[in-house]
Amino acid sequence: MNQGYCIAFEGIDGTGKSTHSNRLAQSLREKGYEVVVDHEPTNGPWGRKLRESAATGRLSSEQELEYFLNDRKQHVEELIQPSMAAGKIVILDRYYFSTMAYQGARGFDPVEIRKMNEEFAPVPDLVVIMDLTVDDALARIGARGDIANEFEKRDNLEKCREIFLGLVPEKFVRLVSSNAPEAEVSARIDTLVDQLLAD
Ligand SMILES: Nc1ncnc2c1ncn2[C@@H]1O[C@H](COP(=O)(O)OP(=O)(O)OP(=O)(O)O)[C@@H](O)[C@H]1O
Ligand SMILES: Cc1cn([C@H]2C[C@H](O)[C@@H](COP(=O)(O)O)O2)c(=O)[nH]c1=O
Repeated sequence: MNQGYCIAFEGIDGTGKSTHSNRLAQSLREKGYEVVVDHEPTNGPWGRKLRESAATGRLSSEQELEYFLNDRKQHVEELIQPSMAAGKIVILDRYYFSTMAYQGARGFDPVEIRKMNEEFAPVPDLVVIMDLTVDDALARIGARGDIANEFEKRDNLEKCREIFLGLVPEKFVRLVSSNAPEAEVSARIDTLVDQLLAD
């Protein structure tokens, strides 16, 4: 393989993005692909501040957007672009569609957010939107043993889900219901990715 790929998992909190980005990475490695899997916000300085804010109180909407963009710029420069250039498959647990959804839900125009991101961030080859109702997603967050954080308020998640679902008609976006046993959901995702890699 001489061309890298970028696959992004998106969706509201608790829908299985981390579970399925790791399962996909494992399944692709078993097939012999070189895979890098990572998440946003990252563990870098901007990402750490954003994670802190999820526990202690959200930043102002302007500052929050700025930090997510700074975090992503660093991620693109240091990991995403070099890995793709080296022919690897980059799997992202959240990417700029999360900014469209979450900062869009906070009042910014999702279309503008997308433009700002696509000035520096590669457009992914595939976006998998993991979907659950907000009630089911909150139930999974609870079952995971977490107390819902500042981003995970019901009204906010409803708005975010609506923005994510609005992306579905796009050619490179696929909606996957997470409301099925893990292995079944994984098999659906593997099929989508096999199709992408066969093209
Ligand atoms: N298909 C599934 N059926 C049942 N439980 C699942 C399924 N997929 C994931 N889970 C469970 O749901 C919980 C949430 O999954 P996960 O942490 O992967 O979601 P996430 O979308 O990454 O969440 P967040 O955005 O909050 O980090 C976990 O406890 C996970 O084990
Ligand atoms: C990338 C990105 C993330 N968020 C929000 C969405 C989540 O609630 C939190 C933390 O992410 P995690 O997947 O639960 O670890 O950050 C956001 O608002 N905007 C973004 O661009």
